[in-house]
Amino acid sequence: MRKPVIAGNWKLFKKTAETADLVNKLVPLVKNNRQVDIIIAPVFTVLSAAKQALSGSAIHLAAQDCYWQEEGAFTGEVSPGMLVDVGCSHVIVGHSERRQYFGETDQAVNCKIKAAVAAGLVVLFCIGETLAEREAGRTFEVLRTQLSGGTAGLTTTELEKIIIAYEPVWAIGTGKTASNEQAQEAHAFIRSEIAGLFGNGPADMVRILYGGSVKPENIKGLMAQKDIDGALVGGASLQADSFAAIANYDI
Ligand SMILES: O=C(CO)COP(=O)(O)O
Repeated sequence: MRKPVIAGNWKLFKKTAETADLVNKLVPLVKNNRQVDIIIAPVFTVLSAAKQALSGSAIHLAAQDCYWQEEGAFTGEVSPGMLVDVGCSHVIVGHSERRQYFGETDQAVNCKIKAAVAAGLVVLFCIGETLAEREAGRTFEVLRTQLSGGTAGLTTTELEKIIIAYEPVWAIGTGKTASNEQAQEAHAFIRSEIAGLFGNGPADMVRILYGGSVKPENIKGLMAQKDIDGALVGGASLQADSFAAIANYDI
């Protein structure tokens, strides 16, 4: 069985005091939730504060990005080993905002995934089509390219350290969720592509999260879909009540 994952991507929000406040509110709200892997991904500068506030909680800590070199003359970058050092167990790689605004390519995503896994991190590997790509009937082609590019050269053992997040760009921050059927269709396609690349066993095991305007009101319908194993939540993860309600969808 695939254990569900509910992850909160805080994006460019929350300074130190706000981080401690949000974590302190969230921890008691999800303390009885053992059936879901819960992850939060704050900005780099507050990871340490978040780790401290999470002490004793089962919530996992993720960063929102990493570089692929471990150290060197790479001004402004943060390495996977540094994320482990600060207490992260997970890292988001390939988010559409990084692809869109920072020119991140499938090749860069691939390098980051390999480096992160080598450092012992679990990767939340994001893929998804834009509205123009969906309207042009190119959704599956885009997902196929992102999947094969991002996972190129990975072994099946390395794939076990990857969680895929399907985030249709047109559903991110727009209030427009993909319908349960649209999401399930994409997730089933992603699973079949993974089967083609790595075999049926790894495809059955890999967890695929949906992201894009996930709210307490729509989480149940999404989680009822056969190939949806969790959610990557943006806006609704910035408040303890709404994120806890999503994480506790089955309690
Ligand atoms: O990009 C997302 C999570 O990574 C989704 O963001 P929203 O939940 O705000 O649409």
